[in-house]
Amino acid sequence: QYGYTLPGWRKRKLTYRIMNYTPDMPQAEVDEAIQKALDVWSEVTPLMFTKIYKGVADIMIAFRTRVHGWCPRHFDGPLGVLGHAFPPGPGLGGDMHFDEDENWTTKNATGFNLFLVAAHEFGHSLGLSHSNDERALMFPNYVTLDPSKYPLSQDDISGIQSIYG
Ligand SMILES: O=C1CC=C(NS(=O)(=O)c2ccc(-c3ccccc3)cc2)CC1=O
Ligand SMILES: [Ca+2]
Ligand SMILES: [Zn+2]
Repeated sequence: QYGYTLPGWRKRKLTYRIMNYTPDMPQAEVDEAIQKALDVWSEVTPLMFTKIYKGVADIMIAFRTRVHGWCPRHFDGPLGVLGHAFPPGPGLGGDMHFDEDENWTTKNATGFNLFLVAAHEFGHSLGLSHSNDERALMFPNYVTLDPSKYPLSQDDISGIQSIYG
């Protein structure tokens, strides 16, 4: 159950662009983790995502550290905040940044699972706030869910469908 949901995107087709890659993982694994995180949400919404390789996408994805560009939110070095994403809107709206000072992985070794964090951040990029249901993907604290399990809880699904119907 959500305190409130921000207005969502007013269009069905969204574009995304990966601006740079973390050196922690092969690029193909980063692409796959981002794609899988998108699939989780597109499966339960009428939204469609198209990857573009130049120009300005609705959702610009980047790995950054500390103070970065004109982003008003700064990262805090290793641990702590792992990423942030902005709610739907122009410019920074929808954009997603990952803290490059973390160790990114999908092999669930040490480090943080990029797929899980991306899926959480995409929830924000689509307009979801945090959920207080500890099983929810939108729960505020990182939990190493088993990424092979379907990470969306009923709470997430009702939240996103309250925005995109
Ligand atoms: O807006 C914010 C501010 C702080 C955040 N903290 S985080 O980056 O450490 C984080 C917390 C939880 C998750 C998460 C929660 C449930 C399942 C998977 C990941 C991901 C990142 C995440 C976030 O989106
Ligand atoms: Ca950090
Ligand atoms: Zn940022």
